[in-house]
Amino acid sequence: MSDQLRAAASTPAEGLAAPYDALLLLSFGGPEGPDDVVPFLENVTRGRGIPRERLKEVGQHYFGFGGVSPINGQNRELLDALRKDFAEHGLDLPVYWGNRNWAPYLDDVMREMAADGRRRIAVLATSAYASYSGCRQYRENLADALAALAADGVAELPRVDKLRHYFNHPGFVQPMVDGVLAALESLPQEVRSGAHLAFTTHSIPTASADTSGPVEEHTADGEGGAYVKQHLDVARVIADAVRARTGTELPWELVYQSRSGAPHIPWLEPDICDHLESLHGAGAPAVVMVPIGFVSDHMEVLYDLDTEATAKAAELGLPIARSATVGADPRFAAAVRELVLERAAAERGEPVERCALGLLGPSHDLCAVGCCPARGPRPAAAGADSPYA
Ligand SMILES: CC1=C(CCC(=O)O)c2cc3nc(cc4[nH]c(cc5[nH]c(cc1n2)c(C)c5CCC(=O)O)c(CCC(=O)O)c4C)C(CCC(=O)O)=C3C
Ligand SMILES: [Fe+2]
Repeated sequence: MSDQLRAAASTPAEGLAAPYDALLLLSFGGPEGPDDVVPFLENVTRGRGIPRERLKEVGQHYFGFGGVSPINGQNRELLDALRKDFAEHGLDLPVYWGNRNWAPYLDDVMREMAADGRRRIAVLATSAYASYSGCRQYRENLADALAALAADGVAELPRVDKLRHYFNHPGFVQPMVDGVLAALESLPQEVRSGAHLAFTTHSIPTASADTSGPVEEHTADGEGGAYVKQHLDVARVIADAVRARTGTELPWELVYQSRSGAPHIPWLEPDICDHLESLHGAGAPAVVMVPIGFVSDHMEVLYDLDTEATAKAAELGLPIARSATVGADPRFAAAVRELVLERAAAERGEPVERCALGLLGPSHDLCAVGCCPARGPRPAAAGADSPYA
């Protein structure tokens, strides 16, 4: 953190976050009981062409956990951590929470924020990387919520600004480094120094990976665009930090999980389970799965890694551990405060220093036209192509 930010952050001063008068935590949402599962999945997959068989299967993942996704509880913990961090640093900024796919719904929380007189809202999405699902789709959700407010007759709509991608922010990366060290410790001593690190993230269609991020970062032929580049950068930073702490250089790869599309459509590969098989075949003594693509230990982590991939490793007789996601780590809460203060200063026209690890540097504040395009044109807020101010 820069001295300038450190000073600002430790001085209880009014208007520190100006022009912002609220922070919105924007997330995916998840079911909170068996009756929620099917309607939740209908919300997620509306108009997305996910095969019925896949939906039935994913429903079973949720039913296996009593129909409850941990994601909402994890967001409540993050809200508590943010409020605590803000209070401790004299940052008087109310924090709201809304989801794309389950209550509390984004539309409802936007109504509440408008009724509370919030005019300028900073938005933190629980997705750290560039992609359609992780960025533009949230911007479309914001545009829909603003349209709903307009339809309600709200004359002056609040302005929403999405905070930059934080995949390379030290407050996101450092807790993951600690998580990998802890996971390594949990492996039998004799296999530790030869363990492979399998960094995992959500598979997405290669077509959408190739067009992730700003237009100038788009790629062809399945190279994966900004989405893959950003994950590779974080993986390298974590692997380097682990080497610095353990004195051992562990082999690592970026692999994918949670693929859901029809089989004839190419998605990013290899899948973690196939990867475990090939590592085992090549004689790897152990594996640590590092879910860098996710912000909390939600269903993708609990089912796809802790249940499915862990069972695959057991079948192979391959020692395996899974490292923790950041969740409500106080360092992540502090990072969110820094991101708000940084963007607030930038919006006020003041010079700012932006924290970032790795080679890519801090991500953009405002998504440019053509960033992470959707399949069809839909209005998206908080970007250069926003129809809203
Ligand atoms: C990149 C990405 C992230 C990471 C960034 C971020 O966090 O945003 C993410 C997170 C999540 N994905 C989640 C759940 C689901 N995702 C699905 C489907 C899809 N995800 C996709 C991508 C991503 N998804 C895509 C391209 C699809 C295909 C359909 C479409 O194009 O939209 C489906 C449908 C069934 C299926 O799995 O096929 C479900 C149920 C949950 C909640 C977990 C819980 O409940 O604890 C979370 C956090
Ligand atoms: Fe997903």
